[in-house]
Amino acid sequence: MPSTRRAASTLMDENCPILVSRSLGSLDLPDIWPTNCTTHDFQAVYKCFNKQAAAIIDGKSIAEEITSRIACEVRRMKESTGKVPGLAVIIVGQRWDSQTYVRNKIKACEEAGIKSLMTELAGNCKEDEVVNALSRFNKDPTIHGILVQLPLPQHLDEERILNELSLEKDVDGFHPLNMGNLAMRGREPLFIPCTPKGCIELLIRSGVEIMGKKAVVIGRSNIVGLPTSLLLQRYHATVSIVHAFTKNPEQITCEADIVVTAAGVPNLVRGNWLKPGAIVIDVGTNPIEDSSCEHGYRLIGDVCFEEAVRVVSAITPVPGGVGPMTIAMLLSNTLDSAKRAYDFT
Ligand SMILES: NC(=O)C1=CN([C@@H]2O[C@H](COP(=O)(O)OP(=O)(O)OC[C@H]3O[C@@H](n4cnc5c(N)ncnc54)[C@H](OP(=O)(O)O)[C@@H]3O)[C@@H](O)[C@H]2O)C=CC1
Ligand SMILES: Nc1nc(=O)c2c([nH]1)NC[C@@H]1CN(c3ccc(C(=O)N[C@@H](CCC(=O)O)C(=O)O)cc3)C=[N+]21
Repeated sequence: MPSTRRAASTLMDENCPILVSRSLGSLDLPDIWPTNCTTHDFQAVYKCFNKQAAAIIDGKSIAEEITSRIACEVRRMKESTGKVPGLAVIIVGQRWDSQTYVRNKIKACEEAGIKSLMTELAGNCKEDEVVNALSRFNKDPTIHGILVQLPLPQHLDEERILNELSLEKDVDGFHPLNMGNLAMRGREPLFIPCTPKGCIELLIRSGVEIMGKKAVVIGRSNIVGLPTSLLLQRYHATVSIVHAFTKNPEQITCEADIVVTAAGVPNLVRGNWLKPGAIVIDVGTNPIEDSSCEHGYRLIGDVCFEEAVRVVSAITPVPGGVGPMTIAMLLSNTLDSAKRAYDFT
C-alpha cells in the first residue's frame, strides 16, 4: 500500500478550499502540505481492485467532488454579485474526439452553473473568422474564460490565433506569457494549464509527496508534457523528460517514483518500465478499435494497465482518471477568472 494512504486518510474539514494544490505564489518555499486538506472521502480517492497490488486513483469521483464545490462557489457568487462565470469555446471542424471533449466541457459548465457559449466554425474557415470570434469573446464582459479547442486544422496558424487570446481569459494557460511565468522562478502565471493542474491535484489528493521525488514525464507537448514538467519542478520534484528521440526510455522511467505519461501511444509503458511502488498518472487517451463497444472503439492510456497494476502502488485508469480532472480544472480556472474580474473573494 502506498505511503500515500496514510496522508490521504487524514480527514479534511468542511472548510477545505476547492483545490488542495496551493497557489503557486509560495512555491519557491519548501512545501508543507496542509494536513487537513486532503479528500474528505477516502473512498473517493482509491478504488481498490481485488488481488491487485496497486490502488486505482479515481479521477472521476474526485472531479465530481471538485465540480460540486465549484457549483457551491458559483451559487455564492451569484447571490452576492448577481453574476456567474462564463466560458466560451471555439471549435473548428468536425473531429469526433474534439466534438466529444467540447460536449463534455459544456455539460460540466451546466452542472456547475457556469454560463457557456460555443462558436462552431467550418473546418475550411479562414483564420480571420477564428480571430474575429476570439476578439468578440475577448470584449464580452460576461465571458471570463476562452478555450480554442486544439488541434486546429493544418491551414490555420495556431500560434497567431492563441496570441490573440486575452491573457486574463486564457483559462487553458496556453498563452506564451502564462507558460513563461509558469517556467520562471518567482513568477506566477494567471492560469495553470488544466491537464497538468489536474495531475498535480490527483497526486496531492492521493497523499503523494512530490518534493524530492524523482519524476519522469513522457511527452513534451505545449499542452501537457512541458507544463507538467514545469509544474512538477515547482513542487520540487527532480524531473526527467522522455520524448520520441529519447534513447532507452525504459531505463530512465524505471528509476522514477512518479511517472506521468502523455505520449499518445497505446501501451507504450510496460510493466518492466516501472519501479515497484511507483505512482503512475496516465494522461494518454487513445482510441483503439473494439467491435464489442458501443461506438466500435474504446479508450486506453499510454500505460499497459494490466501489467502496471502488478508493479506500482497507485495508478490512474483511462477512462476515469485524468480526463475528468482536466474538465474540473477548466471550471476551476474559469471560476478564478470570474472572481478576479468581479473582485469577489
Ligand atoms: N486526459 C486528458 O485530459 C488529456 C489527454 N491527452 C492525451 O495525451 C496524449 C498526449 O497528448 P499531446 O501532448 O497533446 O500529444 P502530442 O502528440 O502533442 O505530444 C506527444 C508527445 O509525446 C512524445 N512521444 C511520442 N511518441 C513517443 C514515444 N514512442 N516515446 C516517447 N515519447 C513519445 C512526443 O515526442 P516529440 O516531442 O519528440 O515528438 C511528444 O512530445 C494523447 O493521447 C492525448 O489524447 C491530451 C490532453 C488532455
Ligand atoms: N484547448 C484545448 N484544451 C484542452 O484541454 C484540450 C484540447 N484543446 N484538445 C484536446 C485535449 C484532450 N482533452 C481531454 C479532455 C477531457 C477528456 C476526458 O474527459 N476523457 C474522459 C473520457 C471521454 C470519452 O469518453 O470520450 C476520461 O478519460 O474519462 C479527455 C481529453 C483536452 N484537451
